[in-house]
Amino acid sequence: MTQVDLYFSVGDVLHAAEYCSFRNELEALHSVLSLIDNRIMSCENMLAVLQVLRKSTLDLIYELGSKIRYETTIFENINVDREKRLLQWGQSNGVGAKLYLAYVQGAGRGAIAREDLKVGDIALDIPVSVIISEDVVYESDMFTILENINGISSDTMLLLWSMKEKHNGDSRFRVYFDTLPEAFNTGLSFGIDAIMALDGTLLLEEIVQAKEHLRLQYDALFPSLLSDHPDIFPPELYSWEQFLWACELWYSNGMKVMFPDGKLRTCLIPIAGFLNHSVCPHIIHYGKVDSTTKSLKFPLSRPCKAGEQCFLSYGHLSDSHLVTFYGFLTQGDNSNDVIPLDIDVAQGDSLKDGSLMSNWTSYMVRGTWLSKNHGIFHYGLPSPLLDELRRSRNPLFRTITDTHVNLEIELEILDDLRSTFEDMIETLASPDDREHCCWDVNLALEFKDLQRRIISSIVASCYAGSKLVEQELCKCKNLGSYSYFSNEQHP
Ligand SMILES: C[S@@+](CC[C@H](N)C(=O)[O-])C[C@H]1O[C@@H](n2cnc3c(N)ncnc32)[C@H](O)[C@@H]1O
Repeated sequence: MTQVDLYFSVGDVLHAAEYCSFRNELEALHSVLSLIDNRIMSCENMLAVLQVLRKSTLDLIYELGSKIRYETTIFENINVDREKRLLQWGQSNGVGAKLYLAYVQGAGRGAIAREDLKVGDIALDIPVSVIISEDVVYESDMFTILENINGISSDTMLLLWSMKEKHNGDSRFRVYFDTLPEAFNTGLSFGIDAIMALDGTLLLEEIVQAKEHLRLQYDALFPSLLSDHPDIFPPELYSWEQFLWACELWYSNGMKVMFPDGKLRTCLIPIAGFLNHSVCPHIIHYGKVDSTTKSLKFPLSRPCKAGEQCFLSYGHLSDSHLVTFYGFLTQGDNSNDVIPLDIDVAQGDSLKDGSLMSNWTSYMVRGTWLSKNHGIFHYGLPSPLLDELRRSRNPLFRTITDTHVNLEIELEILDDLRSTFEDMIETLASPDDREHCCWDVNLALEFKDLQRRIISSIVASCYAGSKLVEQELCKCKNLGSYSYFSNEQHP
């Protein structure tokens, strides 16, 4: 489980058995399957029991996958000659592929299963020899210059290498570079209108900061590299726009790979670079070179039918990260989409002027449709946040399960949260007419829609929660009390 999932599952013991993210569930079932497979390989007895367990685990994986069906529309009429050439080049260099490449709706190119693929089948097997890693820089003429630049990372060296190699007609990776798009269209390329459209979201700051960071990196290298070594760094290949193109290439296509020497390197992986991301992926375990075959394998963790698009998980990434560095929003519920909420929990100790000491603490909130528990005292909202708000009003409060709950306080908390989030919604207005907007403004507005959907769900849950508490309060008032033990009243 990720930190985010742990945070949101705190206090939701009753519903802990239900999974909160598809990927986590698949990962858990996959770990069970690996354990069983290891036992089957190592022990001779109990084989029949282990086989039954294995079958049950596979059934659960199939059942999980069968709940998900994202239809991929494949555009058969778009020319994929360059992609086919890359696949042929790969195969002649030892790549094993059970996938073919095609244009798919909404995501450029994607990888499609050639045949029905089962759990454990290797969709792609990529020899290290075709992987682009820092080694290519060491072999190049720019290395002797770059190695003398104080503090330069191998990732930055690779950026500079790829800017030049893209134009090298004799490159060993020519067919790969030929398949790369002229523009990546990530958040890093947002124009001013799209940035303005993000007003009211934290993504605006995220993109501006990321771009400023890259600009500083660029300015630290250029123009000095160009004037000192114009033969190695031809100025026409090293403009800011080309630098940004290379950054987008590496952010959106780079994968971290663990090599047999134990070193983690950022790599470009021809052919595997066509796998699109999903929150319900088929492939979750990849990224470690098999030291026996000297290749990187992409095994399936759930089945993929012939003709279906085969998805990878790029990681536990939020949609704001995906927009900034990849240029798209996920389909389906992304449990990594959280709204940070910093609250000032004033301490009991007061300062000299008599004011209370402030103590800002960060909490998170996400779409309440992801929560299974909308009952009283939970409301679909995260328990760590609710408990902190309860403690700030009643220092004796410990947890909801063993504490005397004050219903008036519950109402206050829900009211405060609702008004905080209602204020946020007001800053998220966006135009209805988007027909003539550019790709970047459209993406910015879609992101804003997502934020509004999350915040609206929180506001709705606060309203619904208040209703529940008011009903309870009415009952208690009739009994002559404003509070009660939550665990006694709600077994
Ligand atoms: C590693 S590449 C995958 C191949 C890519 N579709 C192409 O045509 O080259 C990553 C890029 O693919 C696109 N992409 C990946 N997953 C996507 C998804 N689920 N929906 C839309 N676009 C996606 C984004 O443009 C992203 O920057």
